[in-house]
Amino acid sequence: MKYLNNEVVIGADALPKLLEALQQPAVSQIFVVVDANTFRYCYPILQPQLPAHTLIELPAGEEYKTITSCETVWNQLTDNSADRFAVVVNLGGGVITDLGGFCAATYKRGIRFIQVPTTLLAQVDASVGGKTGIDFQGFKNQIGVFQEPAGVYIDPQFLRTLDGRQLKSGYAEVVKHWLIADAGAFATQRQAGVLVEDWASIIEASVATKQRIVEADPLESGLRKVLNFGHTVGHALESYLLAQPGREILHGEAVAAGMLCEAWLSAQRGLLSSQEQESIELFLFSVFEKVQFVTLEAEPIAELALQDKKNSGSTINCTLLDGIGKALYDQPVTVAEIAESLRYYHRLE
Ligand SMILES: NC(=O)c1ccc[n+]([C@@H]2O[C@H](COP(=O)([O-])OP(=O)(O)OC[C@H]3O[C@@H](n4cnc5c(N)ncnc54)[C@H](O)[C@@H]3O)[C@@H](O)[C@H]2O)c1
Ligand SMILES: O=C(O)C(=O)C[C@@H](O)[C@H](O)[C@H](O)COP(=O)(O)O
Ligand SMILES: [Zn+2]
Repeated sequence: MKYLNNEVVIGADALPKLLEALQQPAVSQIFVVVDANTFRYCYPILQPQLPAHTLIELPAGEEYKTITSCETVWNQLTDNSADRFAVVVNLGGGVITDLGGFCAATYKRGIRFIQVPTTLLAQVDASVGGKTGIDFQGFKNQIGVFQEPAGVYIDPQFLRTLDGRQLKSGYAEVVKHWLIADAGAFATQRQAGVLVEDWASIIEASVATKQRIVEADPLESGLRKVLNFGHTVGHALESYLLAQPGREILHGEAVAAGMLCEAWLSAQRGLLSSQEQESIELFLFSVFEKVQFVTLEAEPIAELALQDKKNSGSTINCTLLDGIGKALYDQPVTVAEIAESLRYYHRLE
């Protein structure tokens, strides 16, 4: 029996389809996970139509993507006697979809969860593909499991309350999808900067790219690593700055900087022409501010890449671009090369 629908719905149909899925008799209880902002801005859109449910509210932000927040969720599930037919609905950005998905995937060895992403980043990337998890010891997504959601319901109307900085952060993952798999879209869109009129078609194209890659390699044994372009350096930078009070950075901002570093590494190996590298730089700098660090920090930031999940032993396996629109995974890079790429980034005007 199909327990829930295992569907990805994008657009005006998303919320009606979500409600249809939740009305199935096989659903024993519904838990809705929100953060403080999605409680304020997104829950009022959903709440009037939702069947009876228990609300679980967490504080907002990456610093709460922790085991302590998981305990809050697991405590609520346990205290409300959630059984294996309960469903967790994650209403939020990537922090909530990653964390809520992980809590559901591990509670009683796994109950179903549904993603209702409310940031651009979560709509184009985090809600799709089944990577769930939390940060640990300052390392990004260090603890987690692969588990596909029972459904993903993407309604771009949630983006109306998202601020410009968060929109740009999500846009970095859109650009990543173009750089690894869609040279045509990059060529067409790079003149326009951040588009605000038609998010639905941008989301559809991004989700289609990600789904195609995930279907070919759901557990990241090979091809899926292309989705990690920009993240070897990006996650190192994000982990480094998150550990420093007052030097907050968003995931997409770190990925944008990481893509510039990894484009430089690609060019150093003759995989990317200098014209292609320059077009990536011009485009990303038309959207993103430069991430601030001093050159002395390049080495300690680079060392954090030794914890990257794509590594084998002490070899850092990076995803590089083989021209715009094509990526090569498992390209060994050293800490010294990553540090050099960060120093290059630091010198860019
Ligand atoms: N699982 C994956 O494949 C995957 C992919 C990409 C990123 N991620 C993870 O996603 C996380 C980043 O996600 P994010 O950028 O969505 O961050 P986030 O979840 O922290 O959301 C960003 C901010 O926007 C607020 N917010 C959310 N929806 C809103 C809305 N509609 N209106 C107003 N405010 C709203 C949130 O409360 C938060 O303050 C990172 O932890 C990253 O590692 C996971
Ligand atoms: O879905 C994937 O695979 C990705 O790599 C998408 C990334 O944008 C995302 O940030 C992901 O959470 C990174 O995963 P990690 O395995 O490097 O922690
Ligand atoms: Zn990412």
